[in-house]
Amino acid sequence: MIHRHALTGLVLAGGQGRRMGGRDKGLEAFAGRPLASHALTPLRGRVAEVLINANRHPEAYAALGERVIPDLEAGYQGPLMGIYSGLRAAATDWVVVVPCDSPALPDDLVARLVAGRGSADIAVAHDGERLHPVVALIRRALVDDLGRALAAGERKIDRWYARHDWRAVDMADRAEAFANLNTPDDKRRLEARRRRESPQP
Ligand SMILES: Nc1nc2c(ncn2[C@@H]2O[C@H](COP(=O)(O)OP(=O)(O)OP(=O)(O)O)[C@@H](O)[C@H]2O)c(=O)[nH]1
Repeated sequence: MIHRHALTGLVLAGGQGRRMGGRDKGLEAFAGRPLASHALTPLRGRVAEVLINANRHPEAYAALGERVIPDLEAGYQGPLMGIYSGLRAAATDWVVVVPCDSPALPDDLVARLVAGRGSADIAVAHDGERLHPVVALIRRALVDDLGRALAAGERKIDRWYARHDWRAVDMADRAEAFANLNTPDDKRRLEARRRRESPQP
């Protein structure tokens, strides 16, 4: 078991949002509030602290009520740099990473990653068809190794995971929860699905 006090939540919102017209994706309105705020739902109350990793509009992200941290190296080097920055900033032994653009992640995500980890250092969500490398539980002690990998030019998350004791956690029963939103079309489709699933009175 990993106790809640040993966990930090990390929302990755540091991307360029090119497929969203270059807009800051985490701040796009989704179902009436910023997309990144939906990613906080499975984390709040289940971790000791939540960090939001963002490279633009830090004050807008801070308004969501959590600590905001930028990438330690600028230049949009990809999510692995966001994970590294989060591991560096975290005060706990474990970090749960989620992306800002998956607004329907399972409520029990943290518990499932913790339970599914076994004795591995990294646990990664799998939806039955594919791995979701940015939905993961990572041991903070790997931070120095990740720093060296980044310095050596590594930018692929799954390749870095593969060099460690990692495990996929089967969440095929909740595959639809991993739908993410890259384009304005995705946003319309997912908002429509949400309205169908929980119609407002
Ligand atoms: N910290 C950080 N996070 C990133 C970076 N690039 C992508 N991410 C995050 O990684 C997750 C997946 O991102 P993508 O959708 O592949 O990339 P994106 O930059 O957001 O969007 P595109 O430019 O359309 O690919 C999201 O949570 C992004 O916020 C980056 O350079 N730094």
